[in-house]
Amino acid sequence: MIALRGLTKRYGTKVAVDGLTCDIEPGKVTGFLGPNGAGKSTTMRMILGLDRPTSGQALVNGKEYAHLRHPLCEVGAVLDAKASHPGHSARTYLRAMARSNGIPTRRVEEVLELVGLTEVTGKRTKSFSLGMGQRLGIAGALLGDPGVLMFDEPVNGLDPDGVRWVRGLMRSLADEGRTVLVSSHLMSEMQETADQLIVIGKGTLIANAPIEQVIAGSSLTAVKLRSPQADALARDLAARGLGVEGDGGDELIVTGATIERVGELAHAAGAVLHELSMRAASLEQAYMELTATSVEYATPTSPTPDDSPKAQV
Ligand SMILES: Nc1ncnc2c1ncn2[C@@H]1O[C@H](COP(=O)(O)OP(=O)(O)OP(=O)(O)O)[C@@H](O)[C@H]1O
Repeated sequence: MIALRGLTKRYGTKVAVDGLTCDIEPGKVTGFLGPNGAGKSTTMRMILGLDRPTSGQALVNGKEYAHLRHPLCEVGAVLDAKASHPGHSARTYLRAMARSNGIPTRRVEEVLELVGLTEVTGKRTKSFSLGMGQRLGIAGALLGDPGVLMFDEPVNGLDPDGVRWVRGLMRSLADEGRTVLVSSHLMSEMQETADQLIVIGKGTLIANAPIEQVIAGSSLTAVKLRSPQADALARDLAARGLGVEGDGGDELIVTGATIERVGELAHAAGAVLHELSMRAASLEQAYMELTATSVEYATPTSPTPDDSPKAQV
């Protein structure tokens, strides 16, 4: 479990992280999203004690990183895939890491097998491909068998096989009850992998919700229904603040509520339904709306706040 409490980081006049408060819970893959410069890496660095908060706290299992007795056994992270010492082999690199953290060296062989590097354990890491480097970084993160794991852009530069492997690994780590925090700019990948999303922009929290809820909050996500009482139902749903568009016949397109909620409201209104179906936005569309006002360097094609109303999450 990771708990951020009013976490703030200033660099001079620049506020990189601005009062972040949220919990990152075990048993889930939590996607950590935000435009370039939003403060994701700074947040992860503070969780790992690599940067000091200006104010607030980043807690791992209730403690600041500096107060963890055996940090590697509580939290593992891959922030930079190329961080391993180029002069070492995979085995000597991990053995040194294990020794300095009081972890039995037999665990090195276990994690090398887990990440599929057994064949190349003796090779110098400077000859490693990007994918092998990512796997070695992940092996290091898993060395202490920690309950909390953080990955910054873990599939960056990986081939499709590597991407699938990382995706499966994240899922199994979460299914084992671990806390898994993953930052990525790849929305299609996040849509495949994440259960929960934390979206930040300019250092502040924009959304913290299950992925389905983030998508349901997009103005492009709609519920289609057909009902013989479409007119009366349209008035009822509109009176509850939902967006409703009719075709003049029996069809309505409803925005601003989940399909379950629309079904419940139709039932409460006593309307007969002949169809109730979902038109889901993509995560990318939902994300673009959420962060439209938080992008530091917007391209001309980015949606503006005027043409894309902020999604309700
Ligand atoms: N050491 C530093 N000194 C000054 N400013 C910094 C420093 N580290 C980060 N920043 C600034 O803080 C802000 C947040 O940066 P950070 O790297 O955390 O964002 P990010 O969300 O990880 O971005 P990206 O997606 O591009 O990796 C940026 O404006 C960045 O320029």
